[in-house]
Amino acid sequence: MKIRIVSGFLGAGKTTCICNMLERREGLTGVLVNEFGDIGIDAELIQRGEAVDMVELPSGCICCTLRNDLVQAVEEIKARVNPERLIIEPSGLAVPSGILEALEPIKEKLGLEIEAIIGIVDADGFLPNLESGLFGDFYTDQLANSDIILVNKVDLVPPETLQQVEEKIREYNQSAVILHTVNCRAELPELATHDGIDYLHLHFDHEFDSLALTPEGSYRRDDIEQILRDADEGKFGHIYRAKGIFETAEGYYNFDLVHGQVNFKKLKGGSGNKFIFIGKDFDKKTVEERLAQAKI
Ligand SMILES: Nc1nc2c(ncn2[C@@H]2O[C@H](COP(=O)(O)OP(=O)(O)OP(=O)(O)O)[C@@H](O)[C@H]2O)c(=O)[nH]1
Repeated sequence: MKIRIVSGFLGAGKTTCICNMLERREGLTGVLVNEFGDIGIDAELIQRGEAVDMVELPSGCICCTLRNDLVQAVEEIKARVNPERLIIEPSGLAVPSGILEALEPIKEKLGLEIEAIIGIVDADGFLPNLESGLFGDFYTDQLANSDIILVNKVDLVPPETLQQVEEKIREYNQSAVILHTVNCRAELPELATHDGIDYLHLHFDHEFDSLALTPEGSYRRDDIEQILRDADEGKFGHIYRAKGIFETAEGYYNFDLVHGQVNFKKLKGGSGNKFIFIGKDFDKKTVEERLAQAKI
């Protein structure tokens, strides 16, 4: 069973990347998602219309506290489905080295082949996030351990920024194949497989705060958009990422807030509202109140 790890900071494009890979139908594929917050937004978006075997791990971090859950989930997928390939999407706050270390003891027994570690960088948010110093070591680990780095969202930045991003990446990883992408669309190169490498593993402060809600009801899309704009402007404190699925009078929408970009996508259907806000020291009560006011 080949293992492909798709890593990247919050909102870089991991879910988008996996949806693209599944569209290509490269044989029977399993997907293992570990999301920040326990409400399964990524799983719902990935699963939409695709016949994949999907396992969600609970909130927490598979590179640290959930290592046993990760091993159990991989063993279960192997025994139950034995797909050709298993794609693992760690949360945007996990590091690939922890996952590799966790899989090491079962690698031989289960015949796991680490096919590639793909790191996704948000070309727009990368330099400001790095300069903020708030997330430094996540990036270091994710970049240093990637075989392929997708510099994604190149549509949002000028060529000079792209060059600066690439130079910065090279400070952490001299050998990875770097590809520039929009919506993570790329022809991935074949790579030599990993074998007994010593992985760099740094330890981080995972103390990010999150608010996950699954309220009932139907919402005004414009009001949700205003809440996201206010979140981006810091009106509720530090919110780095928000995403969700919500119902309106016109049906279900998926929304994303990443680094000043607010996106809405109309969905074919849905099974209830899901909101998640991720940040540090933010005013959850006010966010919750604003959401309640946005109901029809
Ligand atoms: N403009 C632009 N937007 C993109 C691109 N790739 C992805 N996005 C958008 O960025 C947002 C976040 O993408 P996701 O794929 O959900 O990111 P993620 O890494 O899975 O996010 P987390 O699970 O929160 O860590 C979505 O609204 C995407 O549509 C791109 O190349 N250009």
